[in-house]
Amino acid sequence: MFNDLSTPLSYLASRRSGRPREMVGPGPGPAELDAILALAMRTPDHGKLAPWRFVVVGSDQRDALAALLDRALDQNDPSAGPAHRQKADDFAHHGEALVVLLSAPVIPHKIPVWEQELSVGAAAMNLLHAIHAHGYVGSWLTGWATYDPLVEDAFRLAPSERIAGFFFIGSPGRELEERPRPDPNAVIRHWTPPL
Ligand SMILES: Cc1cc2nc3c(=O)[nH]c(=O)nc-3n(C[C@H](O)[C@H](O)[C@H](O)COP(=O)(O)O)c2cc1C
Repeated sequence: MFNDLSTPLSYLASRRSGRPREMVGPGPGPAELDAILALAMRTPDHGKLAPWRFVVVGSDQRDALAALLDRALDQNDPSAGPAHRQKADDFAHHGEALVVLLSAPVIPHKIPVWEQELSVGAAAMNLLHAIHAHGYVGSWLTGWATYDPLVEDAFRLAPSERIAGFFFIGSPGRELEERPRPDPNAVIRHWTPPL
């Protein structure tokens, strides 16, 4: 069983994202989404800078997002064929709710941008946890749209801001499957102090 909410440990041991293209209803309503975002903001943040922003794309705005992605392909990727365009349209319509997370570092500041970006990653993970704790599945995707100048303009990004990802939220349309996880021996080592 994935995203087993019976205890905090069982949840963490079974946490699994959903596949956006397989998401179905129900998804969170506006009040639940507010509660999810409030939890996501309880994130480690050196200097209390809140170097992240959450942009909610309303259900009634998905066609506008699709039109934006289509224009972005026209402008920046004229080689995009019908399959690529269809994929972009699907992307714009995945899930029941959509939040775009922005990295919004405070510059200049004595807290390095790297640390502020780490806080954005932490907010992203916390957002996924908050989605799952509400009984939904989330998914963190980037893809070309994340780096497209027209999309960045449309999300009103300041010059120092960047899209950290698109967070699709819904219910799993089919059973989740395990994803291979790293071998602990490959990623954990014990420090040897210098002599
Ligand atoms: C910054 C970032 C961007 C990602 N972008 C994509 C993406 O564009 N497409 C994709 O299939 N997975 C992407 N992933 C991977 C999925 O979000 C997810 O981490 C993966 O499916 C594992 O799921 P889990 O949450 O169950 O561990 C991205 C992950 C991160 C951290």
